[in-house]
Amino acid sequence: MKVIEVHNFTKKFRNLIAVNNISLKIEPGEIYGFLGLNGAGKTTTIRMLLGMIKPTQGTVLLFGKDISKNFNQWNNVGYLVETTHSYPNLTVRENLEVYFHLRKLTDNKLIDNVIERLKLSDYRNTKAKYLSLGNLQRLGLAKALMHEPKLLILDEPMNGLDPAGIIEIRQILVELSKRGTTIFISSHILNEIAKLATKIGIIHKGRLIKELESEQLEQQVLKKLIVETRDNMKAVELLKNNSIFSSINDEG
Ligand SMILES: Nc1ncnc2c1ncn2[C@@H]1O[C@H](COP(=O)(O)OP(=O)(O)OP(=O)(O)O)[C@@H](O)[C@H]1O
Repeated sequence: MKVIEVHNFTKKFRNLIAVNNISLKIEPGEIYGFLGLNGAGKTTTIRMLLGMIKPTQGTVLLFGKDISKNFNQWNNVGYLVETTHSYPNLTVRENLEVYFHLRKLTDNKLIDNVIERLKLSDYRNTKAKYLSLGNLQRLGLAKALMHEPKLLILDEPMNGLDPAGIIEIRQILVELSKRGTTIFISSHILNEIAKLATKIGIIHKGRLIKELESEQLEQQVLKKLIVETRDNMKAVELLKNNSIFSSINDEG
């Protein structure tokens, strides 16, 4: 059984086709990197996967079940979509308590565990409105992870994190994946995804233009270095003589 299965997924906003006939199959335990430029259609796809907006065409199956038909497995799903929403006047812990009750969770340890895991202990009693962007993002991730869901859907979760934070979150996600969690993660930064994903889907102007296993990625990426020199013509000549392909781009 696939964890996520989507056939001919399309979303139109008036004249704009934001998502164009995408099909996806995500296996259990996979970390699927959904890569695309700003405006490619990542968030729209994720919103449809979570039932937040209706596709113009296509159905979503999570754990083999159609989410539009009495779907009762949302407690197996954790998500973070775009900017984190939190109650600004509540502390980090209180925000997580609200979520704990909304999810009808019972094991009180889950809150403290996730606070520790996401290194939010120092901010436990800080109101959300005073958190830095990075820590706000951690709070969003804490909500997504707290109930240890089988499927995590994360829209650009590294946004706002510093390099050390990115590494920490990556480690947490890899660890979760090793324990069997399936992760669907979007990003517009190839490097971020390449270090994490087991499979990558590239979305461009609403279309899924390529899917790659992570091992294939290294061979597929065209490595380029853009340099500016005092004499570009001479540099091209010199590189050519040393069997390195080079050309002068549009900006000279
Ligand atoms: N509610 C909406 N109404 C009209 N157009 C929308 C709506 N939501 C998204 N779009 C458009 O759909 C396209 C895809 O947007 P989407 O937010 O899915 O892209 P994205 O890949 O997530 O980009 P980003 O990384 O910037 O968030 C964009 O052109 C966007 O302007």
